[in-house]
Amino acid sequence: MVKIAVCGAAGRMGQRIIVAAKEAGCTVSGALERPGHELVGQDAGLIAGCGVLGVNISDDLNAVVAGCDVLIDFTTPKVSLKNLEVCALKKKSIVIGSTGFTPEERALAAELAKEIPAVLAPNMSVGVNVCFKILKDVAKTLGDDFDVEIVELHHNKKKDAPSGTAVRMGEVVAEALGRDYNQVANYHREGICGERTKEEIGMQTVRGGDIVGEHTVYFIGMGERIEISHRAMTRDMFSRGSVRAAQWVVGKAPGLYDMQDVLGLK
Ligand SMILES: NC(=O)C1=CN([C@@H]2O[C@H](COP(=O)(O)OP(=O)(O)OC[C@H]3O[C@@H](n4cnc5c(N)ncnc54)[C@H](O)[C@@H]3O)[C@@H](O)[C@H]2O)C=CC1
Ligand SMILES: O=C(O)C1=N[C@H](C(=O)O)C[C@H](O)C1
Repeated sequence: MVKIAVCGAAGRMGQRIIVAAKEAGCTVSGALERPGHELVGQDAGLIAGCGVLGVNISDDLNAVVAGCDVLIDFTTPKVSLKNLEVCALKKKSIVIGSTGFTPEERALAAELAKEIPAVLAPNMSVGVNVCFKILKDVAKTLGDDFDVEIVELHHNKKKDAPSGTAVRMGEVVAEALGRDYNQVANYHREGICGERTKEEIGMQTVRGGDIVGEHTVYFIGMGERIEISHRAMTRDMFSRGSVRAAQWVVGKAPGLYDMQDVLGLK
């Protein structure tokens, strides 16, 4: 039975991952929080609302990683990179769900993952990963005649923008159209900013209340429009997806994988 440790254990995702791991019959071997967090020392299962687990939330990264087969990490890019480094040293697998990585941080993650199998994915839900696949086909089929705009909505506690999922959607579409995402992404329009270019991919961010996560990619033509939308109603498909990724990644060859690999969608 795979031994899973969870980093960010007291967070919105961390708590749901502990529940999902228990429901999937995995052993939760460890739960990590940042040093100084008020819940360090508390039972991780009680905090997650799934009963006593017998695993206390710890702030000892080295000890928790040593005791697991795979670390599931939903924190921030900087914390995730540190965790990846420690997992690489100890030859443990890792699943990273954190978003907001810069291109340089992603390159560093790929470098560190030469030592161990690692899954890094901005969205662990089956639905969003199927959308990635569909988007590629739609963009290729429509070609350059349709303007592409992406809108994402999330809760008011989200720290990064645009969402990792929205960025990946933009990357998928840009690649399918033979464009460089970093050149064509337009995150900001204000004032007399001029007409829209044909190549640009507009990106709009909405934050409010308790929205779990919603993404729409618009392909806008003359007299017609295609909208591909995904709406998350709970965090449970993200947490179940991360546990599925953890079970999949243990024993794989070293390298950086994503959720499309886990789901066999490539
Ligand atoms: N890939 C996916 O499917 C999904 C990704 N996310 C991403 O996951 C990340 C976390 O999201 P939430 O759970 O909503 O945030 P959150 O803020 O509720 O949880 C993050 C937790 O990490 C903890 N943390 C911070 N530094 C730490 C350290 N050094 N060691 C251990 N723990 C530390 C925080 O104390 C906090 O409890 C975000 O980047 C978010 O965008 C969220 C949902 C789905
Ligand atoms: O922070 C969140 O909540 C979410 N973040 C991910 C992202 O940035 O794409 C995935 C999901 O939409 C929820």
